[in-house]
Amino acid sequence: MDDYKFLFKVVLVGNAGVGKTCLVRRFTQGLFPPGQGATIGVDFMIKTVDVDNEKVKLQIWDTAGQERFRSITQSYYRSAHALILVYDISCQPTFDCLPDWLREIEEYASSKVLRVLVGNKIDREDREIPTHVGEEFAERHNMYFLETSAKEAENVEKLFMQIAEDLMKVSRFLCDN
Ligand SMILES: Nc1nc2c(ncn2[C@@H]2O[C@H](COP(=O)(O)OP(=O)(O)OP(=O)(O)O)[C@@H](O)[C@H]2O)c(=O)[nH]1
Repeated sequence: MDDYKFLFKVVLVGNAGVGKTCLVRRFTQGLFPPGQGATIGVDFMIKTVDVDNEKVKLQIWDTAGQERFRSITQSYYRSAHALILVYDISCQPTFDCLPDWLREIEEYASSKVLRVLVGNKIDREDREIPTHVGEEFAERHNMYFLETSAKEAENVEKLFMQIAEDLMKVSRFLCDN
């Protein structure tokens, strides 16, 4: 029997190559896959975590960043409880596309969705987007912000656990009111 108290759907979006699949695999399998290929359409993984002694099941949907899959990936936004919008801190174009991603989110996702901005690949030395620039963008758009490295496992656990905790708080609030 599936033993969990809460089930939340978390969807990752963002340009191709920013590290969405690597973030998911780091969190769900504890590894950094060598030679990770591009995602085709949508992939999904599950991990159950403990928050305040309750089991929270996270259904994590990893979408393809490539433009040609956009119509498939959009259909996954609607049921998301949380959306993680990822860019690569060493690749300016992935940051410049964020407004386009936000427009998609506004069009296809629920207005209540928890939105998180993630700057990935902080292990790289060729950073192009300073932390404060990411932070300011997130603040302006009412999003949580975190910088991560899927490669070095930095802030990856924290990212998903924070989401699980926040979604649980919101559901408890809705149940109690
Ligand atoms: N240095 C570094 N490289 C990373 C990190 N995360 C991912 N990569 C590399 O970035 C490339 C793309 O990673 P993916 O996880 O496939 O990216 P994606 O966003 O899922 O790409 P699509 O599936 O095409 O949308 C791979 O070569 C990874 O090894 C990281 O934290 N640090």
